This record gives sequence, structure tokens and C-alpha cells, in this order.
Amino acid sequence: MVRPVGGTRVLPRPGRLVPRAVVNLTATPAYHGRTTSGGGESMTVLEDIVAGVREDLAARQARTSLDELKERAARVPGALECASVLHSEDRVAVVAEVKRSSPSKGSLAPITDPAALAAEYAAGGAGVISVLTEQRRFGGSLDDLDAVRARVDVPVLRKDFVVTPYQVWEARAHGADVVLLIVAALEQTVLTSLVERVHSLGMTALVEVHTAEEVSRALDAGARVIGVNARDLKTLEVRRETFARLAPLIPDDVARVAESGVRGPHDVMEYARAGAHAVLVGEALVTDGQPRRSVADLVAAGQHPSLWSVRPAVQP
Ligand SMILES: O=P(O)(O)OC[C@@H](O)[C@@H](O)c1c[nH]c2ccccc12
Repeated sequence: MVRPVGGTRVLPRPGRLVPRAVVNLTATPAYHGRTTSGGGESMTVLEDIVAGVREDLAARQARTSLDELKERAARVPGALECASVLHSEDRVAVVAEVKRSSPSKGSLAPITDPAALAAEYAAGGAGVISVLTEQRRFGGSLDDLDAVRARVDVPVLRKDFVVTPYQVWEARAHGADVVLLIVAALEQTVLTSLVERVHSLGMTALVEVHTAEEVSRALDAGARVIGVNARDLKTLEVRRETFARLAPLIPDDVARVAESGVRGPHDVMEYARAGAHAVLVGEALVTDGQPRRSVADLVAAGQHPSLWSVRPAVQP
């Protein structure tokens, strides 16, 4: 096994307070189910996004060699441990996302200062900050990741369409602690080797699933943290019941993250009752104009005593 680069830091407490981020409420609906880009053939949204990601990746690889990335990764502080945050038995962790736009809604918020927004999230009690780095459809970048990493002390998730080990090294070189891997975008052998690569660099893989079959693939690949995305990546519709359907297939020693569709505290409690250890929230936090308070409300909902006195072990 490869040793974690730079060792593992002890998780510090959430970061300092900064002025509230300014966010904008405009959203441009831009629904895409199937597209015809990418050579004229009909592609799913996921395939289309991955094709763009591969092009952008080729450009970065031409600029920065893997060896340079590895040197950079060796110089940054080691990845933060986040199993305890994402797998607590007495609270639901809130993973708060820096997300400018999405394929389903178009522009959500300009987010001119992602670090300030992340600091607000951390001040509100977010356990992890998720940063979209995909550029074409989500308006993110590695610069956003750098800015957020430099500002907050809580674990940071690189949210992108990771299909090569180069992107995993890139995540580490830019200070990420957690890397998203989407089962639907990866062949099983590639998924398994990417999970191993993420773990060998001391980071945590958040392995995203949409179906029962993908849950088994995630478990076979060695996932310790599984995210059930309620948004169907083909149709882009949110179906919150997907989490309750798939959660019983995920054993208790694996952290269950409910992704997408959290509108407020009520949804956090619903996901918690269905067995979520964490929730991942983007749109609701970037569009409501008071990110610190909104995160704090979600955190409070996830610690509600009624959840922990009644929460049953999830039965298969
Ligand atoms: O904005 P929402 O509905 O709160 O969803 C957040 C998050 O789940 C979503 O951004 C997401 C989940 N998986 C992804 C994979 C790629 C890009 C984005 C995502």
C-alpha cells in the first residue's frame, strides 16, 4: 500500500467568521435530458459532461505533468480524516456545496467569492465543504478549490467527474480531503483502482450511486462512504425516495450520504429517518442569501433528539 502523502492531520474545529457571502437569486432553467452534442449522436447528460471534462483534462495535462502534480501533492498538508464527521452515530453531517450553476437549472448564483461562502458554511457548522470544479456545466474550477482550501479548516470535497488517476492527484495537490467518484461514469475496474488511489493518498472516496446495482458495485470497489444521488443523471429529475429505497442495501459500517433535493430542515430529518449519516446540499444554500444561518438550521435538524431516540438500524 502507498503511504498517505504528508500524513494525516487531526481534524480541527470549524473555521473563523467572515462577512456574509452575497448570492443572487436568479436561476435560468436549462433542462437537458438527452443532448445531441459530441459528434451528432444522442448522448446522455452524463456522457456529454464527461466528454467535456476529458477535453479540459487533456488541456491541463498538457500544461502540468503528473510528476509535477505528485511533487505538489507531497508539499501540501496531509488529507483530513473525515470518517468521524461523515459517520457519526448521533448527528447528521451537512456537506455544504459551492455550486454556481447546474445542467438542470442553469445559473444558480454568481458566487464571486467562493472562499467567503465556504467560510460562512463552516461557521454555520458544515462538516465538509463540497466544491464543484467542473467548468462547463457547473461553472466551477480548481481555483475555487484552492480558494476554499486556503480559507477553511474543515474537510473539502472535490466535486467533479473524475475518470483518471491524474484527477485524483490533482485533487490532492489542490488540498482536497474527499474525492467524488460516480459509479455510473466508470467501468468497474477503473472505479476500483480510483477508490484505491484516493484511499492510498489518505483521502476519502465519496462513491456516488443511483441504483441497487451501483450500490453493489460501490461496495465491491471498497467504498467506505456511499452517496445516493436522488437526482437521476439521465433525466435530471430529483426523486427523494431513491435514498430510502437504496439505504437498506448499504451496511451500517459504511457511511450513507443523501445527495440532492434538500430544501430545508424537514428534508434533512426525512433523510435521517431513512438512515442518512450525512446530507449533501447545494442549490438551497447558494440561492437563499443567508448561507450561515441556513447551514445552522440544517445542522440543528440533523441533531434533533427525536431522530436519535427513534432511529432504527436500517434493515436490509
Ligand atoms: O443542489 P442540490 O439539489 O442540493 O444537490 C447537491 C448535489 O447533490 C449535486 O450538486 C450533485 C450530486 N452529485 C453530483 C455529481 C456531479 C455534480 C453535482 C452533483
